[in-house]
Amino acid sequence: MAILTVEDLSKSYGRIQALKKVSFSVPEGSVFGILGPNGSGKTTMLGTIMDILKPTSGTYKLFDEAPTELHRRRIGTLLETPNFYHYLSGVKNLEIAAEIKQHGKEDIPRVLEMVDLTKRKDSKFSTYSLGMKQRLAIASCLLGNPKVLVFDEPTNGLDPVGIAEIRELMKTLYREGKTIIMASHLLDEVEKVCTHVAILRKGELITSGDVNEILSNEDMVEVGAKNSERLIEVLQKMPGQTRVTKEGGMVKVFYPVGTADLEAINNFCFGKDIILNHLILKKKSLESRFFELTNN
Ligand SMILES: Nc1ncnc2c1ncn2[C@@H]1O[C@H](COP(=O)(O)OP(=O)(O)OP(=O)(O)O)[C@@H](O)[C@H]1O
Repeated sequence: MAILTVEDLSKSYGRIQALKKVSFSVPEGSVFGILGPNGSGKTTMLGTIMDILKPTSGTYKLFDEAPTELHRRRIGTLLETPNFYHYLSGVKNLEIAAEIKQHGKEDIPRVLEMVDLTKRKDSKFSTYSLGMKQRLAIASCLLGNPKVLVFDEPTNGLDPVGIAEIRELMKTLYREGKTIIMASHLLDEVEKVCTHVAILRKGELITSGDVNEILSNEDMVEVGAKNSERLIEVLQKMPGQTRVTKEGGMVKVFYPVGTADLEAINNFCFGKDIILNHLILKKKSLESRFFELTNN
């Protein structure tokens, strides 16, 4: 099941086009990073799927269905810093949050434990470090134990220790089987935590998919022919390739970065009586685009 499927989503603020026909899909159980520099449209994307903003055109689905409030109630969101009461304790703030979200208070000890704030639960919010404040905000998202979590820049403004704490928390949530959709402008964060990524730049989707494929330093070529079993057999004999895989009906062949040669692949297959009907180099351009992106 896809948790979120975005199809040709566009959003304009007057003359500013914040999203331009963006499409991608978030698999269940993934940590999905929406990566891009400031102003690339990440917050707009999250705001749209949580129904805070209306798309100009395009559609999206939640849990493979047309989105409703019931679907959104199954998602814990942290889109902006929540308004906690500074003079109240962490636990009291969570009690208020639980009441607003119409969840019972019985879940509070569990979420406090998850974010490692049990010991400090009775301290005033005003005495919390920035990292603790952020963890309390995440605890509030975890109330009711939603299967899906949506975070906008969860480590923004935190010091390295705070960042590492949030990172560990994400990994724990992932191991528990949650799907996490997270906006970030930090490549490092996405590489360390995310299983999947969609890269945005100036509202356009540059690429999306498995993080290892996108960020690895291999060239990956998608190849297709009528008889894919025979195609795999032949490609495995081709000198220079490092591995051949088949995922989602698509045959992929990998080469050390910068060495994939489409013409050579075509010739090699043709020499073995295979006519290719699909031949696309994916990795090289992704790498250079990614370089451009992170340099901006
Ligand atoms: N309410 C608004 N009115 C007009 N323009 C807006 C509004 N919100 C966002 N924008 C513009 O839309 C574009 C995308 O902004 P958005 O906040 O979605 O990007 P972002 O990737 O989340 O950036 P940041 O990391 O800085 O929050 C930017 O050019 C921004 O200036």
